[in-house]
Amino acid sequence: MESLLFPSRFRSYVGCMSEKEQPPKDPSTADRGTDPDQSDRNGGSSERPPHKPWRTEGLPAGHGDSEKPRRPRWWKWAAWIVGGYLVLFLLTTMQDQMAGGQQTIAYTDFTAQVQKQNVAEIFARGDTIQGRLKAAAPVPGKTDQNYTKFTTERPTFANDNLYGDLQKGGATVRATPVVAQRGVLVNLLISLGPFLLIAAFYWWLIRRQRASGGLGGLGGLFGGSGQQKKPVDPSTVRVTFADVAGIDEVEAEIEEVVDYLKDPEKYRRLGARAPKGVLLSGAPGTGKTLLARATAGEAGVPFFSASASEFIEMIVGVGASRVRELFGEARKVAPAIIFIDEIDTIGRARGGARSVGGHDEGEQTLNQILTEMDGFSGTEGVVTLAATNRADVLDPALLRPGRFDRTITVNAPDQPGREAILKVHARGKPLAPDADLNALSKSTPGMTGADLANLLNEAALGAARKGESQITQRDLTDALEKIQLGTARNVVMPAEERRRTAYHEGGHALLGMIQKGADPVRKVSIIPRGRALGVTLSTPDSDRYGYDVEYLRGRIIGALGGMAAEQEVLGVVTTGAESDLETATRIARSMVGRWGMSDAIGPVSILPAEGDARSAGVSDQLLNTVDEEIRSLIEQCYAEARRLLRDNRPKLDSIAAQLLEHETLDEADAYAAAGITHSTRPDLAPQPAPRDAT
Ligand SMILES: Nc1ncnc2c1ncn2[C@@H]1O[C@H](COP(=O)(O)OP(=O)(O)OP(=O)(O)O)[C@@H](O)[C@H]1O
Ligand SMILES: [Zn+2]
Repeated sequence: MESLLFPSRFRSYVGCMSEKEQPPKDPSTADRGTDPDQSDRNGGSSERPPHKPWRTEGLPAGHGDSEKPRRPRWWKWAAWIVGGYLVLFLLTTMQDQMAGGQQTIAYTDFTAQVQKQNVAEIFARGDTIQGRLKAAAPVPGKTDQNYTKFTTERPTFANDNLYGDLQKGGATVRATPVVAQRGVLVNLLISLGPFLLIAAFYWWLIRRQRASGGLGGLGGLFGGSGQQKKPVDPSTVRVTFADVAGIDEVEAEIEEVVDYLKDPEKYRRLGARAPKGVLLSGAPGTGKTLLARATAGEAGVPFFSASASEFIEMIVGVGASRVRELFGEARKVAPAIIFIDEIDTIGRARGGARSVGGHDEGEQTLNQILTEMDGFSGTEGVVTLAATNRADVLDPALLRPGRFDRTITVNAPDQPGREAILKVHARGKPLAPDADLNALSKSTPGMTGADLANLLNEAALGAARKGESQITQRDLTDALEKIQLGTARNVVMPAEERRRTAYHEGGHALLGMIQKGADPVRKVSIIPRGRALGVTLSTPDSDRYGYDVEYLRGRIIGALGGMAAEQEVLGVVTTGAESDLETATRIARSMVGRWGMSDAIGPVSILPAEGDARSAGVSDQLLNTVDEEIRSLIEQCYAEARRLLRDNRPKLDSIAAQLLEHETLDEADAYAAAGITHSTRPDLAPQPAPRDAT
């Protein structure tokens, strides 16, 4: 009963109370930016010319882009153009300045100089007169400054005999500028500048278009082109099955592909139809990308990877042309692997809800992929791997024989698998002797490979911050807490608020402890984290694969425990129960509408995993019954939660008191506070005791 509503996320229950309640960051969606493998994961180590949405690695030396002459990056051109324009601008202003230095004077000052016969030459146009003196004269009003060049305006009513006076003084009189203005060439350049800019831009666009064999240039322009990376030595980026742990059964399935790629000739001789496409399906972070790279690494063939969404651009047709190109390149170096991530973004069944990116463009891109795959004779040695975490929404056309006819499901690892993955990622990290990866693997049910990689990295970061030389068990548990509960926030809560939070979390915790079969409470805290005011963490002892009615009801009761405790103790309900109610409702909905756990509805699936039940043909009447059933189930659970808390009020008070004193209680402290004998897990307990949850 691997449910979609609670995929692996069902692993842990975090009850909490918050202003605008939000569950702490899910580990699997937690920031993976710190993962040292990340750069590697997204092809950071591989070559990526600007117009190509895919990455390649493991290409034979001298192949492909590395041998093409490097094209200067677009910004180089932009820099040249802008720089050139700047120089021109500077030159002309300098010239203007040299031509300048003219003193503006009054007309009477000018006529005084004319009378003194001190004017050497003038240039007049209209009433504006510019000119030069024979000998420098003091600037009127400023005796310490002199001028020779001047400009002035002649009043229209001036009835003097200016021309005669000037001639008397021997001045040259012109009607053209005294000083040469900007050169013709410069003027020309300035007026042409904007056109030159535009022309250069077009030229650059056309070059890019030609280079990418289509509209790719334009697409790249809007899509923001990637940086050109240096081609890397394939041997340094190689990932092999040794780097993939905990999913051995999947490795075995993909072994066949590796064998084929190693020696396609063997298959060709026997006339066998080679595998063309393999679909890897699984939750985010389960290692699909890693597996695809490892397959290429094991077979020693070039690896092309792209994300389906990267094919989609604003311009229709770009996606298809890029797909053509990608397959073309791969064929050139076959045997090779093409890996397309997030295939569901373009491969959704027609008619279903489609993501942004547009119908036409997605469809065209998908069709092109299918055409390329069909086009292979099957002996060309190019195997396409695709990854998705929504195999259920894929277009069946994709899964037809000759296309992605093999689906490999990659699940979150089980406990031994988690231990193996932890070991892989602990390579190169000095672990203290007390660091126990086995114990850690047991307290991380549901975590994916990416979560575990992140966990170890967090622990290493924590150790480094503390200046330790080794990663201790403490670092590991701290990192786990940080990932599971969120980072503590440094705020001072009012006393009343703290008390309410203590009862709220105490309610979650107590109900988790006293209900038979419930997941043990691992941690209770009233330290605000993220937007939550407190958290209660419960995780199962071992991996769970299916859930019975009793367990699910218990989860609803536990989720409502915070609200019930507030109501019992303080007589009011606050907004802090929002996400608790969401959790409870979600479980109840699935129980009634999808898992056939309601007598009134019976064993039928009514609520689709995605989309509207009504459009799936469910009658309004039946939906009403479902709603009633959900409501009654939740009401029963809430009543039960209140009853349990009322009956165990001293235990609740004691947990709340301990929380107020210590703020965070771990598993042993929490059970001790409630006075409940509880065996901690044998792997963590110093003195093993029989497991007893009540
Ligand atoms: N089985 C595993 N063994 C070792 N490391 C793993 C494993 N699974 C995941 N990881 C780690 O998690 C990282 C992310 O995994 P990967 O990108 O392959 O997941 P994915 O399933 O492709 O996720 P998504 O669906 O988000 O693309 C890997 O780079 C690796 O460090
Ligand atoms: Zn809560």
